Amino acid sequence: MAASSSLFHSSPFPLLQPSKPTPSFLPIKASAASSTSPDPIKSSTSLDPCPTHLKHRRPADVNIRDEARRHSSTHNHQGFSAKYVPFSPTPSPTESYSLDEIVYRSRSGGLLDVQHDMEALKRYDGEYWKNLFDSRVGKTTWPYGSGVWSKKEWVLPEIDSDDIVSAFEGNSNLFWAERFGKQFLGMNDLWVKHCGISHTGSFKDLGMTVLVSQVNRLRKMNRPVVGVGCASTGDTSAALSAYCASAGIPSIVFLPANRISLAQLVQPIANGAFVLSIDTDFDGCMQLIREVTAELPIYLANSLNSLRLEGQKTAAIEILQQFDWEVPDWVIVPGGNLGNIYAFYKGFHMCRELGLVDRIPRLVCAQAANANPLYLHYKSGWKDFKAVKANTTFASAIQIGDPVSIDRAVFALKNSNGIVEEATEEELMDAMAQADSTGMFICPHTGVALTALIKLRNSGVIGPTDRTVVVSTAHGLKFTQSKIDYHSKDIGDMACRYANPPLQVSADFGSVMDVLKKYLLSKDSKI
Ligand SMILES: Cc1ncc(COP(=O)(O)O)c(C=O)c1O
Ligand SMILES: N[C@@H](CCOP(=O)(O)O)C(=O)O
Repeated sequence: MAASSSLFHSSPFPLLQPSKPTPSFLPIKASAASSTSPDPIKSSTSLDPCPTHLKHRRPADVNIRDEARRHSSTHNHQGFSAKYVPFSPTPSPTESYSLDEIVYRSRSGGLLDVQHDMEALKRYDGEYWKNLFDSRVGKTTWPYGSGVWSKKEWVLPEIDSDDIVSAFEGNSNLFWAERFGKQFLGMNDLWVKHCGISHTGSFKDLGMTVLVSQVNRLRKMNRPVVGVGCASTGDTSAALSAYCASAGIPSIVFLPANRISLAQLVQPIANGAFVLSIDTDFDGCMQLIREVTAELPIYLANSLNSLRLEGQKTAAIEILQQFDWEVPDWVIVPGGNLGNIYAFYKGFHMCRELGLVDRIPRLVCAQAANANPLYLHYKSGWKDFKAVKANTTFASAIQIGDPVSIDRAVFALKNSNGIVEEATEEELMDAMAQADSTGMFICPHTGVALTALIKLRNSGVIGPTDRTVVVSTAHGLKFTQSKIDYHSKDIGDMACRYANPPLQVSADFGSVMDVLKKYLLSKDSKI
Protein backbone atom coordinates (compact mmCIF):
# COMPACT_ATOMS: atom_id res chain seq x y z
CA MET A 1 0.00 0.00 0.00
CA ALA A 2 1.45 3.34 -0.96
CA ALA A 3 -0.09 5.12 2.04
CA SER A 4 1.08 2.74 4.70
CA SER A 5 4.55 2.35 3.27
CA SER A 6 5.13 6.09 3.51
CA LEU A 7 3.79 6.27 7.06
CA PHE A 8 5.42 3.11 8.35
CA HIS A 9 8.68 3.08 6.54
CA SER A 10 10.53 -0.16 6.95
CA SER A 11 14.04 1.18 6.35
CA PRO A 12 16.16 2.76 9.13
CA PHE A 13 16.08 6.44 9.98
CA PRO A 14 18.38 7.98 7.41
CA LEU A 15 19.81 10.47 9.88
CA LEU A 16 20.40 8.19 12.85
CA GLN A 17 23.68 6.80 14.04
CA PRO A 18 24.44 3.51 12.37
CA SER A 19 25.60 1.85 15.60
CA LYS A 20 22.03 1.55 16.86
CA PRO A 21 19.56 -0.90 15.34
CA THR A 22 16.31 0.57 14.15
CA PRO A 23 13.17 -1.43 14.82
CA SER A 24 11.25 -2.08 11.66
CA PHE A 25 7.87 -1.28 13.20
CA LEU A 26 8.70 2.37 13.78
CA PRO A 27 7.56 5.05 11.36
CA ILE A 28 9.90 7.69 10.03
CA LYS A 29 9.48 11.30 9.07
CA ALA A 30 9.10 11.91 5.34
CA SER A 31 12.49 13.33 4.51
CA ALA A 32 14.04 15.10 1.56
CA ALA A 33 16.88 12.59 1.85
CA SER A 34 14.55 9.68 1.12
CA SER A 35 14.01 8.89 -2.54
CA THR A 36 10.95 6.74 -1.84
CA SER A 37 9.16 9.25 0.44
CA PRO A 38 9.39 12.75 -1.02
CA ASP A 39 8.17 15.56 1.20
CA PRO A 40 4.46 15.70 0.26
CA ILE A 41 4.16 19.43 0.83
CA LYS A 42 7.30 20.46 -1.07
CA SER A 43 6.59 18.29 -4.08
CA SER A 44 3.02 19.45 -4.70
CA THR A 45 2.11 22.71 -6.41
CA SER A 46 -1.15 24.66 -6.32
CA LEU A 47 -1.63 24.02 -10.08
CA ASP A 48 -1.33 20.27 -9.79
CA PRO A 49 -4.88 18.83 -10.29
CA CYS A 50 -4.01 15.98 -7.96
CA PRO A 51 -1.47 17.17 -5.37
CA THR A 52 1.07 14.60 -4.24
CA HIS A 53 -0.30 14.45 -0.69
CA LEU A 54 -3.67 13.34 -2.08
CA LYS A 55 -2.08 10.73 -4.33
CA HIS A 56 -0.61 9.26 -1.13
CA ARG A 57 -3.95 9.23 0.67
CA ARG A 58 -5.22 5.95 2.07
CA PRO A 59 -8.05 4.36 0.04
CA ALA A 60 -11.46 5.81 0.87
CA ASP A 61 -12.79 2.55 2.34
CA VAL A 62 -9.88 2.22 4.77
CA ASN A 63 -9.74 4.06 8.09
CA ILE A 64 -6.74 4.81 10.29
CA ARG A 65 -7.55 1.96 12.67
CA ASP A 66 -7.69 -0.55 9.78
CA GLU A 67 -4.43 0.80 8.54
CA ALA A 68 -2.78 0.32 11.95
CA ARG A 69 -4.32 -3.16 12.24
CA ARG A 70 -2.84 -4.25 8.93
CA HIS A 71 0.49 -2.86 9.96
CA SER A 72 0.53 -4.57 13.37
CA SER A 73 -0.24 -7.96 11.84
CA THR A 74 3.08 -7.76 10.03
CA HIS A 75 5.10 -6.11 12.84
CA ASN A 76 3.67 -7.39 16.08
CA HIS A 77 6.82 -7.98 18.08
CA GLN A 78 8.23 -4.83 19.53
CA GLY A 79 10.54 -6.31 22.17
CA PHE A 80 9.59 -3.75 24.80
CA SER A 81 7.63 -4.63 27.93
CA ALA A 82 6.39 -3.29 31.25
CA LYS A 83 5.06 -4.76 34.49
CA TYR A 84 3.79 -3.68 37.91
CA VAL A 85 6.29 -3.64 40.75
CA PRO A 86 5.91 -2.33 44.31
CA PHE A 87 6.52 1.40 44.38
CA SER A 88 9.89 1.79 46.07
CA PRO A 89 13.29 3.31 45.30
CA THR A 90 14.55 -0.30 45.30
CA PRO A 91 11.60 -2.50 44.25
CA SER A 92 11.85 -6.12 45.33
CA PRO A 93 12.89 -8.25 42.35
CA THR A 94 10.65 -11.04 43.62
CA GLU A 95 7.33 -9.21 43.43
CA SER A 96 5.91 -8.16 40.09
CA TYR A 97 2.64 -8.47 38.21
CA SER A 98 1.66 -8.51 34.57
CA LEU A 99 -0.21 -5.41 33.45
CA ASP A 100 -2.98 -7.82 32.48
CA GLU A 101 -3.59 -8.63 36.16
CA ILE A 102 -6.13 -6.64 38.12
CA VAL A 103 -4.03 -5.38 40.99
CA TYR A 104 -3.69 -1.95 42.57
CA ARG A 105 -1.61 -2.57 45.68
CA SER A 106 1.56 -4.51 46.50
CA ARG A 107 1.54 -7.49 48.88
CA SER A 108 2.44 -5.18 51.76
CA GLY A 109 -0.45 -2.86 50.88
CA GLY A 110 1.83 -0.21 49.35
CA LEU A 111 1.53 1.55 46.01
CA LEU A 112 2.53 -0.02 42.71
CA ASP A 113 4.52 1.45 39.86
CA VAL A 114 4.75 0.50 36.20
CA GLN A 115 8.32 -0.56 35.51
CA HIS A 116 9.53 -0.62 31.92
CA ASP A 117 12.24 -2.89 30.58
CA MET A 118 14.75 -0.08 30.51
CA GLU A 119 17.50 -2.29 29.09
CA ALA A 120 15.35 -2.94 26.02
CA LEU A 121 14.56 0.77 25.64
CA LYS A 122 18.27 1.61 26.08
CA ARG A 123 19.10 -0.38 22.97
CA TYR A 124 18.16 2.84 21.20
CA ASP A 125 19.86 6.06 22.15
CA GLY A 126 18.41 9.45 23.06
CA GLU A 127 18.69 10.86 19.53
CA TYR A 128 16.73 7.92 18.25
CA TRP A 129 13.85 8.47 20.64
CA LYS A 130 13.79 12.21 20.05
CA ASN A 131 13.60 11.71 16.29
CA LEU A 132 10.93 9.08 16.65
CA PHE A 133 8.73 11.16 18.95
CA ASP A 134 9.24 14.28 16.84
CA SER A 135 8.27 12.38 13.69
CA ARG A 136 4.86 11.52 15.12
CA VAL A 137 3.69 14.95 16.29
CA GLY A 138 0.59 16.34 14.64
CA LYS A 139 -0.13 13.32 12.40
CA THR A 140 -3.31 11.28 12.07
CA THR A 141 -1.58 7.91 12.09
CA TRP A 142 -3.35 5.60 14.54
CA PRO A 143 -2.58 5.71 17.43
CA TYR A 144 0.45 8.04 17.20
CA GLY A 145 -1.63 11.16 16.51
CA SER A 146 -2.20 11.17 20.25
CA GLY A 147 0.42 12.94 22.36
CA VAL A 148 0.25 9.97 24.72
CA TRP A 149 0.42 7.18 22.15
CA SER A 150 3.13 8.93 20.19
CA LYS A 151 5.22 7.65 23.11
CA LYS A 152 3.58 4.20 23.07
CA GLU A 153 6.84 2.27 23.57
CA TRP A 154 7.30 4.13 26.89
CA VAL A 155 3.65 3.92 27.95
CA LEU A 156 2.02 0.54 27.25
CA PRO A 157 4.45 -1.11 24.84
CA GLU A 158 2.59 -4.38 24.57
CA ILE A 159 -0.95 -3.23 23.88
CA ASP A 160 -2.29 -3.87 20.41
CA SER A 161 -2.96 -0.57 18.67
CA ASP A 162 -6.39 -1.91 17.86
CA ASP A 163 -7.32 -2.02 21.57
CA ILE A 164 -6.43 1.61 22.15
CA VAL A 165 -9.20 4.04 23.07
CA SER A 166 -7.94 7.50 22.20
CA ALA A 167 -9.28 10.95 21.43
CA PHE A 168 -5.85 12.04 20.15
CA GLU A 169 -5.33 13.69 23.52
CA GLY A 170 -2.10 15.48 24.50
CA ASN A 171 0.00 17.63 22.18
CA SER A 172 -1.33 20.52 24.26
CA ASN A 173 -0.27 24.10 23.81
CA LEU A 174 2.81 25.31 25.64
CA PHE A 175 1.74 28.93 25.93
CA TRP A 176 4.33 31.69 26.22
CA ALA A 177 2.91 33.80 29.06
CA GLU A 178 4.66 36.87 27.72
CA ARG A 179 2.50 39.58 29.23
CA PHE A 180 1.82 37.88 32.56
CA GLY A 181 5.53 37.18 32.97
CA LYS A 182 6.66 40.71 32.13
CA GLN A 183 3.88 42.62 33.89
CA PHE A 184 3.62 40.73 37.16
CA LEU A 185 6.93 38.93 37.58
CA GLY A 186 9.63 40.60 35.49
CA MET A 187 10.14 37.30 33.67
CA ASN A 188 10.48 36.71 29.96
CA ASP A 189 10.76 32.93 29.82
CA LEU A 190 7.52 31.93 31.49
CA TRP A 191 5.33 29.24 29.93
CA VAL A 192 1.97 27.71 30.75
CA LYS A 193 1.44 24.11 29.69
CA HIS A 194 -2.26 24.06 28.89
CA CYS A 195 -3.05 20.42 29.76
CA GLY A 196 -6.66 21.50 30.32
CA ILE A 197 -7.20 22.41 26.67
CA SER A 198 -8.06 18.84 26.00
CA HIS A 199 -10.84 16.45 25.07
CA THR A 200 -12.71 16.63 28.40
CA GLY A 201 -11.02 19.79 29.64
CA SER A 202 -8.36 18.46 31.98
CA PHE A 203 -5.06 16.58 32.09
CA LYS A 204 -6.95 13.48 33.22
CA ASP A 205 -7.44 12.56 29.56
CA LEU A 206 -3.74 11.72 29.34
CA GLY A 207 -4.04 9.00 31.94
CA MET A 208 -7.54 7.86 31.11
CA THR A 209 -6.76 6.92 27.52
CA VAL A 210 -4.19 4.47 28.90
CA LEU A 211 -6.40 3.05 31.62
CA VAL A 212 -9.48 2.62 29.44
CA SER A 213 -7.39 1.12 26.63
CA GLN A 214 -6.04 -1.48 29.04
CA VAL A 215 -9.60 -2.17 30.25
CA ASN A 216 -10.66 -2.62 26.63
CA ARG A 217 -7.87 -5.16 26.22
CA LEU A 218 -8.82 -6.97 29.45
CA ARG A 219 -12.44 -7.21 28.40
CA LYS A 220 -11.42 -8.65 25.02
CA MET A 221 -9.39 -11.21 27.01
CA ASN A 222 -12.62 -12.04 28.91
CA ARG A 223 -11.21 -10.78 32.21
CA PRO A 224 -13.89 -9.98 34.82
CA VAL A 225 -14.34 -6.25 34.23
CA VAL A 226 -17.98 -5.28 33.91
CA GLY A 227 -17.44 -1.57 34.44
CA VAL A 228 -14.87 1.04 35.44
CA GLY A 229 -15.31 3.26 38.49
CA CYS A 230 -13.75 6.24 40.19
CA ALA A 231 -14.16 8.72 43.00
CA SER A 232 -13.80 12.21 41.69
CA THR A 233 -13.66 15.92 42.32
CA GLY A 234 -14.98 16.31 38.78
CA ASP A 235 -12.18 15.86 36.26
CA THR A 236 -11.33 12.18 36.61
CA SER A 237 -15.06 11.39 36.31
CA ALA A 238 -15.39 13.51 33.17
CA ALA A 239 -12.45 11.79 31.49
CA LEU A 240 -13.48 8.31 32.60
CA SER A 241 -17.03 8.66 31.36
CA ALA A 242 -15.98 10.08 27.98
CA TYR A 243 -13.39 7.40 27.22
CA CYS A 244 -15.67 4.62 28.44
CA ALA A 245 -18.55 5.97 26.38
CA SER A 246 -16.40 6.02 23.30
CA ALA A 247 -15.47 2.35 23.83
CA GLY A 248 -18.95 1.24 24.95
CA ILE A 249 -17.76 0.32 28.46
CA PRO A 250 -20.00 1.07 31.49
CA SER A 251 -18.61 3.73 33.84
CA ILE A 252 -19.56 4.43 37.44
CA VAL A 253 -18.60 7.66 39.18
CA PHE A 254 -18.74 8.61 42.87
CA LEU A 255 -19.01 12.36 43.30
CA PRO A 256 -19.00 14.32 46.57
CA ALA A 257 -22.45 15.98 46.61
CA ASN A 258 -22.42 19.75 46.01
CA ARG A 259 -18.64 19.96 45.87
CA ILE A 260 -17.95 19.99 42.13
CA SER A 261 -18.78 22.55 39.49
CA LEU A 262 -21.95 22.26 37.41
CA ALA A 263 -19.92 21.97 34.21
CA GLN A 264 -18.02 19.02 35.66
CA LEU A 265 -21.20 17.37 36.97
CA VAL A 266 -22.89 17.48 33.60
CA GLN A 267 -19.98 15.80 31.80
CA PRO A 268 -20.46 12.21 33.11
CA ILE A 269 -24.22 12.66 33.00
CA ALA A 270 -24.07 13.56 29.31
CA ASN A 271 -21.65 10.71 28.59
CA GLY A 272 -24.03 8.16 30.08
CA ALA A 273 -22.09 7.23 33.23
CA PHE A 274 -23.85 5.81 36.30
CA VAL A 275 -23.45 8.84 38.57
CA LEU A 276 -23.69 8.56 42.36
CA SER A 277 -23.81 11.86 44.22
CA ILE A 278 -22.69 10.94 47.72
CA ASP A 279 -23.08 13.00 50.86
CA THR A 280 -19.40 13.06 51.78
CA ASP A 281 -16.19 14.70 50.61
CA PHE A 282 -13.71 13.36 48.03
CA ASP A 283 -11.74 11.41 50.63
CA GLY A 284 -14.98 9.70 51.68
CA CYS A 285 -15.80 8.84 48.05
CA MET A 286 -12.28 7.51 47.53
CA GLN A 287 -12.62 5.22 50.54
CA LEU A 288 -15.95 3.94 49.22
CA ILE A 289 -14.73 3.24 45.68
CA ARG A 290 -11.75 1.32 47.05
CA GLU A 291 -14.07 -0.87 49.10
CA VAL A 292 -16.50 -1.35 46.22
CA THR A 293 -13.84 -2.24 43.65
CA ALA A 294 -12.47 -4.87 46.03
CA GLU A 295 -15.90 -6.57 45.99
CA LEU A 296 -17.37 -6.03 42.52
CA PRO A 297 -16.01 -6.50 38.98
CA ILE A 298 -15.45 -2.77 38.67
CA TYR A 299 -11.99 -1.67 37.62
CA LEU A 300 -10.54 1.23 39.65
CA ALA A 301 -9.76 4.29 37.56
CA ASN A 302 -8.26 6.64 40.13
CA SER A 303 -4.54 7.36 40.08
CA LEU A 304 -4.02 4.83 42.83
CA ASN A 305 -4.01 2.67 39.72
CA SER A 306 -0.50 3.28 38.43
CA LEU A 307 -1.51 2.79 34.78
CA ARG A 308 -2.97 6.29 34.78
CA LEU A 309 0.39 7.85 35.53
CA GLU A 310 1.95 6.25 32.46
CA GLY A 311 -0.22 8.48 30.31
CA GLN A 312 0.13 11.55 32.51
CA LYS A 313 3.93 11.37 32.41
CA THR A 314 3.87 12.10 28.67
CA ALA A 315 3.07 15.76 29.46
CA ALA A 316 6.59 16.05 30.88
CA ILE A 317 8.12 14.45 27.79
CA GLU A 318 6.04 16.77 25.65
CA ILE A 319 7.35 19.86 27.47
CA LEU A 320 10.93 18.82 26.72
CA GLN A 321 9.97 18.11 23.13
CA GLN A 322 8.33 21.52 22.78
CA PHE A 323 11.55 23.15 23.97
CA ASP A 324 13.53 21.16 21.37
CA TRP A 325 14.73 18.88 24.17
CA GLU A 326 16.11 21.69 26.30
CA VAL A 327 15.31 21.35 29.98
CA PRO A 328 13.38 24.13 31.75
CA ASP A 329 14.61 25.21 35.19
CA TRP A 330 11.29 24.86 37.00
CA VAL A 331 7.99 23.06 36.53
CA ILE A 332 5.12 23.97 38.87
CA VAL A 333 2.22 21.53 39.27
CA PRO A 334 -0.92 21.93 41.40
CA GLY A 335 -1.37 18.90 43.64
CA GLY A 336 -4.38 17.12 45.16
CA ASN A 337 -4.39 13.32 45.12
CA LEU A 338 -0.70 13.73 44.16
CA GLY A 339 -0.42 11.34 41.24
CA ASN A 340 0.44 14.04 38.73
CA ILE A 341 3.52 15.44 40.43
CA TYR A 342 5.01 11.94 40.39
CA ALA A 343 3.92 11.45 36.77
CA PHE A 344 5.87 14.59 35.80
CA TYR A 345 8.89 13.37 37.73
CA LYS A 346 8.70 9.99 36.03
CA GLY A 347 8.46 11.49 32.53
CA PHE A 348 11.46 13.75 33.11
CA HIS A 349 13.42 10.99 34.81
CA MET A 350 12.86 8.55 31.92
CA CYS A 351 14.06 11.16 29.45
CA ARG A 352 17.25 11.57 31.45
CA GLU A 353 17.78 7.86 31.91
CA LEU A 354 17.31 7.16 28.22
CA GLY A 355 19.67 9.94 27.19
CA LEU A 356 17.22 12.46 25.70
CA VAL A 357 18.31 15.13 28.20
CA ASP A 358 21.06 15.38 30.78
CA ARG A 359 19.15 16.75 33.77
CA ILE A 360 15.63 17.24 35.08
CA PRO A 361 13.88 20.44 36.16
CA ARG A 362 13.22 21.34 39.78
CA LEU A 363 9.62 20.51 40.60
CA VAL A 364 7.25 22.61 42.67
CA CYS A 365 3.99 21.18 43.96
CA ALA A 366 1.39 23.82 44.79
CA GLN A 367 -1.52 23.20 47.15
CA ALA A 368 -4.51 25.20 48.30
CA ALA A 369 -3.95 26.30 51.92
CA ASN A 370 -7.41 24.88 52.66
CA ALA A 371 -6.29 21.40 51.57
CA ASN A 372 -2.56 21.30 52.23
CA PRO A 373 -1.42 17.97 53.73
CA LEU A 374 1.66 17.79 51.48
CA TYR A 375 2.64 21.36 52.31
CA LEU A 376 2.43 20.67 56.05
CA HIS A 377 4.45 17.50 55.58
CA TYR A 378 7.13 19.40 53.63
CA LYS A 379 7.25 22.17 56.24
CA SER A 380 7.74 19.57 58.99
CA GLY A 381 10.91 18.41 57.22
CA TRP A 382 9.14 15.35 55.81
CA LYS A 383 8.42 14.05 59.32
CA ASP A 384 5.38 11.84 59.89
CA PHE A 385 2.68 12.51 57.31
CA LYS A 386 -0.76 13.43 58.64
CA ALA A 387 -3.91 13.52 56.52
CA VAL A 388 -6.06 16.63 57.07
CA LYS A 389 -9.76 17.43 56.77
CA ALA A 390 -9.83 19.37 53.53
CA ASN A 391 -11.79 22.60 53.70
CA THR A 392 -13.80 24.17 50.92
CA THR A 393 -11.67 25.85 48.29
CA PHE A 394 -12.34 27.52 44.96
CA ALA A 395 -9.75 25.05 43.68
CA SER A 396 -12.38 22.39 44.29
CA ALA A 397 -10.68 19.67 42.24
CA ILE A 398 -7.80 19.61 44.73
CA GLN A 399 -9.95 19.67 47.87
CA ILE A 400 -8.30 16.46 49.06
CA GLY A 401 -7.01 15.82 52.59
CA ASP A 402 -5.75 12.25 52.37
CA PRO A 403 -3.92 11.93 49.03
CA VAL A 404 -3.42 8.36 47.84
CA SER A 405 -0.10 9.11 46.13
CA ILE A 406 1.60 10.83 49.06
CA ASP A 407 4.60 8.46 48.90
CA ARG A 408 5.00 9.00 45.17
CA ALA A 409 4.87 12.79 45.62
CA VAL A 410 7.46 12.84 48.39
CA PHE A 411 9.76 10.67 46.27
CA ALA A 412 9.36 12.97 43.26
CA LEU A 413 10.05 16.11 45.27
CA LYS A 414 13.03 14.73 47.16
CA ASN A 415 14.59 13.53 43.91
CA SER A 416 14.09 16.76 41.99
CA ASN A 417 15.29 19.18 44.68
CA GLY A 418 11.63 20.10 44.84
CA ILE A 419 9.60 22.61 46.82
CA VAL A 420 6.01 22.68 48.09
CA GLU A 421 4.07 25.95 48.26
CA GLU A 422 0.54 26.85 49.26
CA ALA A 423 -2.02 29.46 48.20
CA THR A 424 -4.77 31.08 50.24
CA GLU A 425 -8.17 31.55 48.63
CA GLU A 426 -7.51 35.23 48.03
CA GLU A 427 -4.06 34.55 46.56
CA LEU A 428 -5.27 31.90 44.14
CA MET A 429 -8.26 33.91 42.99
CA ASP A 430 -6.18 37.06 42.51
CA ALA A 431 -3.58 35.08 40.55
CA MET A 432 -6.31 33.58 38.36
CA ALA A 433 -7.79 37.04 37.69
CA GLN A 434 -4.37 38.49 36.91
CA ALA A 435 -3.62 35.69 34.46
CA ASP A 436 -7.04 36.09 32.83
CA SER A 437 -6.42 39.83 32.48
CA THR A 438 -3.43 38.99 30.27
CA GLY A 439 -5.47 36.86 27.88
CA MET A 440 -5.57 33.46 29.56
CA PHE A 441 -8.74 31.87 30.97
CA ILE A 442 -7.40 29.55 33.60
CA CYS A 443 -8.92 27.38 36.31
CA PRO A 444 -8.46 28.10 40.05
CA HIS A 445 -5.97 25.21 40.35
CA THR A 446 -3.73 26.95 37.86
CA GLY A 447 -4.22 30.01 40.09
CA VAL A 448 -2.73 27.93 42.92
CA ALA A 449 0.29 27.10 40.78
CA LEU A 450 0.71 30.72 39.70
CA THR A 451 0.57 31.82 43.35
CA ALA A 452 3.43 29.43 44.10
CA LEU A 453 5.36 31.00 41.24
CA ILE A 454 4.63 34.54 42.47
CA LYS A 455 5.83 33.62 45.99
CA LEU A 456 8.99 31.90 44.80
CA ARG A 457 9.74 34.73 42.40
CA ASN A 458 9.20 37.37 45.12
CA SER A 459 11.49 35.51 47.50
CA GLY A 460 14.14 35.25 44.78
CA VAL A 461 14.12 31.45 44.70
CA ILE A 462 13.00 31.60 41.07
CA GLY A 463 15.13 34.08 39.16
CA PRO A 464 13.92 36.55 36.50
CA THR A 465 15.58 34.63 33.67
CA ASP A 466 14.75 31.13 34.87
CA ARG A 467 12.82 29.18 32.27
CA THR A 468 9.68 28.23 34.15
CA VAL A 469 6.67 26.14 33.18
CA VAL A 470 3.39 26.37 35.09
CA VAL A 471 1.15 23.38 34.48
CA SER A 472 -2.45 24.40 33.85
CA THR A 473 -4.52 21.37 34.74
CA ALA A 474 -8.08 22.16 33.69
CA HIS A 475 -9.98 24.45 31.35
CA GLY A 476 -11.22 27.68 32.91
CA LEU A 477 -14.64 27.16 31.34
CA LYS A 478 -15.28 24.38 33.85
CA PHE A 479 -15.01 26.89 36.69
CA THR A 480 -16.92 29.93 35.50
CA GLN A 481 -18.92 30.27 38.74
CA SER A 482 -15.74 31.08 40.67
CA LYS A 483 -14.95 33.80 38.14
CA ILE A 484 -18.50 35.16 38.31
CA ASP A 485 -18.28 35.33 42.12
CA TYR A 486 -14.91 37.07 41.94
CA HIS A 487 -15.84 39.64 39.30
CA SER A 488 -19.15 40.35 41.11
CA LYS A 489 -17.10 40.96 44.29
CA ASP A 490 -19.44 38.46 45.82
CA ILE A 491 -16.95 36.62 48.04
CA GLY A 492 -16.93 37.29 51.79
CA ASP A 493 -13.61 38.54 53.22
CA MET A 494 -12.08 38.91 49.78
CA ALA A 495 -11.20 42.28 48.26
CA CYS A 496 -11.34 40.86 44.72
CA ARG A 497 -8.71 43.45 43.71
CA TYR A 498 -8.72 42.56 40.05
CA ALA A 499 -12.50 42.33 39.62
CA ASN A 500 -13.81 43.72 36.34
CA PRO A 501 -17.60 43.85 36.74
CA PRO A 502 -19.78 44.97 33.82
CA LEU A 503 -21.07 48.55 33.97
CA GLN A 504 -24.84 49.03 33.89
CA VAL A 505 -25.71 51.86 31.51
CA SER A 506 -29.02 53.23 30.26
CA ALA A 507 -29.97 52.70 26.65
CA ASP A 508 -29.32 56.21 25.33
CA PHE A 509 -26.51 57.53 23.14
CA GLY A 510 -25.45 60.23 25.61
CA SER A 511 -24.99 57.86 28.53
CA VAL A 512 -23.08 55.35 26.41
CA MET A 513 -20.80 58.14 25.04
CA ASP A 514 -20.15 59.46 28.55
CA VAL A 515 -18.96 56.15 29.93
CA LEU A 516 -16.94 55.35 26.82
CA LYS A 517 -15.10 58.73 26.90
CA LYS A 518 -14.30 58.26 30.54
CA TYR A 519 -13.01 54.78 29.83
CA LEU A 520 -10.87 55.84 26.87
CA LEU A 521 -9.43 58.76 28.87
CA SER A 522 -8.40 56.38 31.61
CA LYS A 523 -6.60 54.27 28.99
CA ASP A 524 -5.00 56.97 26.82
CA SER A 525 -3.97 60.43 27.95
CA LYS A 526 -3.87 61.68 24.27
CA ILE A 527 -7.67 61.71 23.98
C1 LIG B 1 -7.88 20.46 37.75
C2 LIG B 1 -7.00 19.66 38.63
N1 LIG B 1 -5.82 20.15 38.97
C3 LIG B 1 -4.98 19.46 39.76
C4 LIG B 1 -5.32 18.23 40.26
C5 LIG B 1 -4.34 17.53 41.10
O1 LIG B 1 -3.79 16.40 40.49
P1 LIG B 1 -3.31 15.21 41.40
O2 LIG B 1 -4.51 14.65 42.07
O3 LIG B 1 -2.70 14.26 40.47
O4 LIG B 1 -2.36 15.79 42.39
C6 LIG B 1 -6.58 17.68 39.95
C7 LIG B 1 -7.04 16.40 40.49
O5 LIG B 1 -6.70 16.01 41.56
C8 LIG B 1 -7.42 18.41 39.10
O6 LIG B 1 -8.60 17.91 38.74
N1 LIG C 1 -8.97 15.89 40.84
C1 LIG C 1 -9.28 14.53 40.77
C2 LIG C 1 -9.22 13.81 42.08
C3 LIG C 1 -8.94 12.35 41.90
O1 LIG C 1 -7.66 12.21 41.40
P1 LIG C 1 -7.12 10.91 40.66
O2 LIG C 1 -6.06 11.45 39.78
O3 LIG C 1 -6.64 10.01 41.72
O4 LIG C 1 -8.22 10.29 39.89
C4 LIG C 1 -10.62 14.38 40.07
O5 LIG C 1 -10.88 15.14 39.16
O6 LIG C 1 -11.41 13.54 40.43
